[in-house]
Amino acid sequence: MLSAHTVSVVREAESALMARVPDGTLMRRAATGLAAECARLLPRVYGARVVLLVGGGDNGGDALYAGANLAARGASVHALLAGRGLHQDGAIALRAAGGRTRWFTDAMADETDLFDADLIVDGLLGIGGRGGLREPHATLALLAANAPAPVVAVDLPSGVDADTGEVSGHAVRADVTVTFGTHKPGLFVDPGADRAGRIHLVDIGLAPELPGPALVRPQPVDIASLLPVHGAETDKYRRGVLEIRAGSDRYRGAAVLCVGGALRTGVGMVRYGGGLRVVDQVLSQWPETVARLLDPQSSTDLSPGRASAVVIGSGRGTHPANSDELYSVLESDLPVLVDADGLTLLTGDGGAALAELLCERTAHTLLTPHAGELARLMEADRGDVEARRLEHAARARDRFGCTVLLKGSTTVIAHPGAPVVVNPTGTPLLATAGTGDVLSGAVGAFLASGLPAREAAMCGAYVHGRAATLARGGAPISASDLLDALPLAIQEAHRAV
Ligand SMILES: NC(=O)C1=CN([C@@H]2O[C@H](COP(=O)(O)OP(=O)(O)OC[C@H]3O[C@@H](n4cnc5c(N)ncnc54)[C@H](OP(=O)(O)O)[C@@H]3O)[C@@H](O)[C@H]2O)[C@@H](O)CC1
Ligand SMILES: [K+]
Repeated sequence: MLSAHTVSVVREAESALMARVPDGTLMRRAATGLAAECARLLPRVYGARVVLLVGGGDNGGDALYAGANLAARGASVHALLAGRGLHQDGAIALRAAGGRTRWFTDAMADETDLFDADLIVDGLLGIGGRGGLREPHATLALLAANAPAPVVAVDLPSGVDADTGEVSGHAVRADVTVTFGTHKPGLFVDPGADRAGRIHLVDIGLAPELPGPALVRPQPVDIASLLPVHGAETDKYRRGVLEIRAGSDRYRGAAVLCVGGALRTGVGMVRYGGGLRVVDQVLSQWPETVARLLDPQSSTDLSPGRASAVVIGSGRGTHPANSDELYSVLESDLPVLVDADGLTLLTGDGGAALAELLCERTAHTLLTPHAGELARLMEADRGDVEARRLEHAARARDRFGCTVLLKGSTTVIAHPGAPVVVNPTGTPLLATAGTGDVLSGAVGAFLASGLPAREAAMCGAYVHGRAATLARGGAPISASDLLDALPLAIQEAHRAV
């Protein structure tokens, strides 16, 4: 797992380490790692034109020392200084190595060396940045974005909030981010993740001082170690029986996609309950389903029966009878995934009783909202949820005491008492109707196989994202395309061991 720590934790670890090493050691280590990565990006260092964007803090200091390193190796290094302060020792080191410095003002926007540069190093702000970029930093970020050279961000792209990934206004768009000591959460979460490019971690000796991470990002090998492995002795019950209560006579597609998502993820058996028309459709598409007629509007026994897990909600409806069905499911001691209409029911009449039941559950329980659903659930603003995904997913986890998978540009999984998980396989290809139904089926299959909610969510989100990319080699997909690609994504993940 890649791990990330918040700014306050990094600062504490940094102070503890600084007390044990000579002054300037950490910055030297950081700058050496940064210069090495810059050198890798240049065809050759000698004669290369490097422009440093330098803010007033230590982030600018890192850039200046790395620039000095490159200048000493024959690069032509030019620092544009911005902000109120300057890392004096860094500037002296750069000049001593033959580099140049000059203060940038907006009026100089047309006469910078940015457009002729072979490499741009963004040392405007690091973990000391607060709020949207002020001037002239914002203008420099814009100029760097329009220049043809690759951009290397120092520690994180300036303008990205290190703890949340939030971007207000302009932010640097980096090709590579060279980060120090540990990853910062904002590098893993959109919109910040989208600005970071490839991330390179430089070891500055901080690890022994760091507590457990605030956030983790699983790697292929982590997923491979979690995926259920079925030996020769397995049977359909050991693979898991998933009860699906998604879709309705009105929304049959949700049922077909959810059932397909579960079957193609390798569940032992899907049991489906619904009205006549939806049952017909599910059976014609997936004849291996064990289906029965079950009309939440009239039936009295809505309990899930003999299954290993239940998925409920998508396209199911929001009538009071659907609320009764959700109540029966939540009353069971089975692992349950609640999606879409199921989440809406938590906010409507009778929602309080459902929420109370949810909070009392001891079996694995997973909510899978998108930003709009989470906003409704938590009475928040949708834009705010999208801008600060970690915070809102964690709030919902604390409110309901269960696992919350927040879907979207960066899918995040918040689970009580554990670091938040960020899924690394997200892709804009998934932003089409019905992909959420496939996801709930896939995660449900992992729950039914016996994985705990957090791990089931992690595996489900991972293979779902990979399936989107594999389905058509990166070309646009529809939700149905995911179904054929899911087995390939799972096979690929197994091979990462
Ligand atoms: N921690 C570690 O282990 C190590 C840390 N290291 C490095 O130190 C970096 C942290 O340095 P830091 O603390 O000096 O803060 P930094 O990021 O340079 O920003 C402060 C400057 O930004 C300014 N500013 C703020 N917001 C702004 C805005 N919106 N728009 C415009 N300006 C804004 C602020 O100005 P002020 O608001 O104070 O006027 C001040 O001048 C860290 O990211 C890493 O690179 C490594 O060298 C070694 C190991
Ligand atoms: K930076």
